Amino acid sequence: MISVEEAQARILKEFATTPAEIVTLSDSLGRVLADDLESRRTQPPMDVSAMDGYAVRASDVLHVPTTLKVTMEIPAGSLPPQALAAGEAARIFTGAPVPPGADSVVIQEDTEAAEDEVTILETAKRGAYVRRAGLDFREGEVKLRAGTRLGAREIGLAAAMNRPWLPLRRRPRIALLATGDEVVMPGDPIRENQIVSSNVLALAALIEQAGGVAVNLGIAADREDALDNLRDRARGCDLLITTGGASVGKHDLVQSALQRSDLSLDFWKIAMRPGKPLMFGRWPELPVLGLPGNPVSSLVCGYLFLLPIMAKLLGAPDIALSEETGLLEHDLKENDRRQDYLRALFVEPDGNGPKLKVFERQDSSMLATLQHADALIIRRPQARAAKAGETCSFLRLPRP
Ligand SMILES: Nc1nc2c(c(=O)[nH]1)N[C@H]1C(S)=C(S)[C@@H](COP(=O)(O)OP(=O)(O)OC[C@H]3O[C@@H](n4cnc5c(N)ncnc54)[C@H](O)[C@@H]3O)O[C@H]1N2
Ligand code: MOO
Repeated sequence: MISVEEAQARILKEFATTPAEIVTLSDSLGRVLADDLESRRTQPPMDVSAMDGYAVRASDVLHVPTTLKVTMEIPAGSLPPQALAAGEAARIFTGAPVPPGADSVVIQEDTEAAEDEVTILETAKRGAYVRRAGLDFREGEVKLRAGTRLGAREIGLAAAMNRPWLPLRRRPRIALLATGDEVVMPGDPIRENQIVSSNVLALAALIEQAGGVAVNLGIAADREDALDNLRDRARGCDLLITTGGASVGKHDLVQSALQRSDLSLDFWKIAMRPGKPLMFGRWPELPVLGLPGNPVSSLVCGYLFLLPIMAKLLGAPDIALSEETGLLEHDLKENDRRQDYLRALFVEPDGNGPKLKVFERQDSSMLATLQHADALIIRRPQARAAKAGETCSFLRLPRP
């Protein structure tokens, strides 16, 4: 059995970033920039007021109270009609351009207005309440880098940079096929001896959250003809994922059917728990990742293998989970030759990182504990027994 790291490396070398496409900003949420994004605008484009008040020369208000002549009014969206001379003030509003000659703004609470005049009650430091041109960013500056995922902040920034269309990575299309006579979709008629398919819906959510498109190919029965038309239905996809039928049972026919129809197998079975019967190959060009049927195995393999594939397809490394260090709350026994991913809870924060408590039952059918878990503790193959208080590596499980 190959190691988790070798399996990851062998899988990833089969993928390259998807091509770029031009997309309107309002459809960009959750997607990934294909190129660095330069601003088309200087922000603010000129010196503007940060407050409602009066634009003045600081040198005119060194001694207060002092009365200045109000020679103009400048609302946001207008341009100053003239320059400000000594002894003058301009009525100004938040976001409006500061007239040439003025260097500071006094907020209106610190003034007393009269007709054509204003009495300034507080001194102003030079530059007070003036946002200088380019305070936020300048035209031509790269403020968002290729590989950035776009959320609310990024979309707001791109809009402020006056970029209504963005070069984005094409969303990876991932085909999903559940297998097994015993599985039915949630809500479908179900017999007592059947189970509800959770794997495909969970994996589809993982794919969509990472910025891909999940293409649901339904459930294949454990029959030799189950793969008829499958290749057509997966056309245009970057990857086909199957769940179930990965083990050695005589009803696990889908993998063997794939193997008989041009699948070139790269590997099958890895030194990992849960997830041992992971399979990877090409069919004949389409990469196929065969995940175990057990719901926890399937989703843990999604975190460990599918997310790095999505990261590579999208050129966005932060889509993959990265290892962190925490402390064990209790002893752990030595490990065998499979790399373990143990569902665990954060019990209390600690100066050196979180403290983790492992769930007693780690059965790979127990999806409720996976949902409840904060993290997966990684136990290396043949790891010696560990004591409470020792450090451990873990993957933080993403919350929506
Ligand atoms: N003799 C051996 N038996 C098993 C081995 C082994 O090495 N030797 N490996 C075990 C391990 S580890 C795993 S993991 C499972 C994987 O089995 P399969 O990938 O063949 O999956 P199935 O047999 O089809 O199903 C296993 C389990 O998962 C449930 N399942 C299947 N599909 C779904 C779905 N879409 N949603 C939710 N749950 C699903 C299925 O009902 C079974 O309970 O094999 C062990 N056996
Ligand atoms: O390795 Mo299996 O994935 O334990 O349940």
